[in-house]
Amino acid sequence: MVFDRATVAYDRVPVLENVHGTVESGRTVAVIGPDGAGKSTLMKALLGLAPVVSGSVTVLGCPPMQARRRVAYVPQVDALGPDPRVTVAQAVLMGRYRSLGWVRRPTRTDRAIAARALETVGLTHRAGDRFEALPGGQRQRVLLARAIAQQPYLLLLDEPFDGVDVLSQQALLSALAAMRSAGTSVMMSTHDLALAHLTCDSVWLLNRRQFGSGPAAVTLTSEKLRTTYHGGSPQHLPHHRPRHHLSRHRAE
Ligand SMILES: Nc1ncnc2c1ncn2[C@@H]1O[C@H](COP(=O)(O)OP(=O)(O)OP(=O)(O)O)[C@@H](O)[C@H]1O
Repeated sequence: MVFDRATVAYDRVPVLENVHGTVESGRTVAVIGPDGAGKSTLMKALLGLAPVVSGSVTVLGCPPMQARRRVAYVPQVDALGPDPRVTVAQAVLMGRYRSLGWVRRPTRTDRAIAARALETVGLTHRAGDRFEALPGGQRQRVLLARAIAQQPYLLLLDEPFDGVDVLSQQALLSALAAMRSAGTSVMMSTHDLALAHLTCDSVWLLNRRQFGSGPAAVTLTSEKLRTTYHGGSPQHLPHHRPRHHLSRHRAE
């Protein structure tokens, strides 16, 4: 995935300016910035849902719209997910729908891929339960399994660890490590600096433009964070509101 001096604008008003950076196969980038910084817009640009008005964004060497089948998005757990009445197994199988198209029925192979994805997040035993009956951390794992079943080259995660219990955090971390080993690139937005240090190869500091990018150890400095947050710090910001707009956009 490559951002080449990309500017993204809604109704010709720039929301992100001059974003530059590359995420190689199997690498993970954390996107850190305050509420309204444009983190979701960055992901929308990668899904082909936000207009890039200058520069370019390419995914797997193509414009994002052409690569959409190979990009999976995991919304925040409290954002719109699968219909809560569906079972966990059905929710994960939805990850196969893009490759199936709307007319084909899932094959045995699709079901096996979905079952493996559920196993990767450690929730095989909950396959028959209703999605809505699961606690938040497990719902987040199901959403990740749905994305894994899509077999993406690029995985986008919106605050994946927000409000998630430690066991689910551990399951998510090991599932993400497995995906990275298989060559999937990962971009996650997060307010969690420790997580970014632990799990990401690089960090992009974002607030309408980029205030830094590179390995966490040299990018997450007090000075750069202060500049990005205009004098605040992530820990002192009011808790960010849940976001629904990306999921809403996809549901349209
Ligand atoms: N569809 C849209 N049309 C016009 N403006 C938008 C649209 N979506 C987002 N914006 C604006 O773009 C800016 C960046 O929003 P974005 O949601 O990308 O930020 P964010 O960093 O994800 O913030 P948050 O964590 O609060 O969701 C905000 O000012 C927002 O109001």
